[in-house]
Amino acid sequence: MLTVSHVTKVFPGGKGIFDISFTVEKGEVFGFLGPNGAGKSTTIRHIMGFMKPAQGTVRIRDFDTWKDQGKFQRLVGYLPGEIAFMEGMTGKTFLDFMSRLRGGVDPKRRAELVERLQFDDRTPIRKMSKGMKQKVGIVAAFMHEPEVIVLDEPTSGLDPLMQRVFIELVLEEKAKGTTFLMSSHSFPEIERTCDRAAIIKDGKLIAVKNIHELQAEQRKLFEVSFEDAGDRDAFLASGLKIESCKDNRVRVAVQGDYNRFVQETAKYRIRSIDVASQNLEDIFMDYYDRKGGN
Ligand SMILES: Nc1ncnc2c1ncn2[C@@H]1O[C@H](COP(=O)(O)OP(=O)(O)OP(=O)(O)O)[C@@H](O)[C@H]1O
Repeated sequence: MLTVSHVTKVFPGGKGIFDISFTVEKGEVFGFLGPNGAGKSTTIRHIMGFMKPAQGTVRIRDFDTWKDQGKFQRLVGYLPGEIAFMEGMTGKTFLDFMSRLRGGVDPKRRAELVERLQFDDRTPIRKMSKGMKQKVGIVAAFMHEPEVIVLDEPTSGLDPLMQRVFIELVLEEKAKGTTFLMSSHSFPEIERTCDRAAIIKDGKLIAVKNIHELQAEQRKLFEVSFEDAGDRDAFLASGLKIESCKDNRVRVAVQGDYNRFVQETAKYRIRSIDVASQNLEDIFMDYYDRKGGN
């Protein structure tokens, strides 16, 4: 459905994206993960046909997105990283404008999206918070029921409740066969929606991973607080991978084999357990290490 082949763009100064290739199948949700400045937005702008690649091509269905600009707009929904709204528009006038550009939108569908994202579309855009503008942009990307939806940092500025609504929307569209590409800094967001994710850093694609494999590789750090020191000592001697111990609190790292951790922990009187997942940065670093550093 979406094929990115060897796309390269070098900006003056040497930054850019280098030989980026991946494909997204119909009905797949594909995540694009990377730290600030990694090249996510640049890749997405190429996908949308807004930038001419120095080398390589992007295809959405049979369209070359650079050469066939303007021919696939109805097929695609797009949420840019920073939305440029025109002066003096309200949410409603912007959505009217976008509806015309998309060649017509089912008004019921649009109203339902506005209702679910809970914003007043009569508000002038210049008075909207970042989160509200983001909601308008999400409605614009989804309302014409496109086959492919490309989202650049879709949940930035959204509160946790709205992040959940957004994830539900993605999963519903996915069930209908819509194809997604979305960039994010947030591993949990990608984890809940995506089938596969690409990791990009310094303009290069480091890995394309099945999300379940990535989850299995993720190391979790549990902090277990014991009621008494005897239990703590027995736990310390259990052979689990102990990271640290302070008073009756023990930090233990678990990767993959949760059963053993649960069985061992169940033997003692536990006051509390907290979990800290390995963060995205650590997951990147793991890839760097395996790729021989960078
Ligand atoms: N038009 C441009 N001219 C020169 N350099 C640019 C241009 N656009 C992007 N860059 C540089 O290319 C690199 C990639 O930028 P890009 O915006 O694609 O990153 P990103 O992964 O989307 O980051 P963020 O998460 O911060 O949005 C950055 O170092 C950026 O400064």
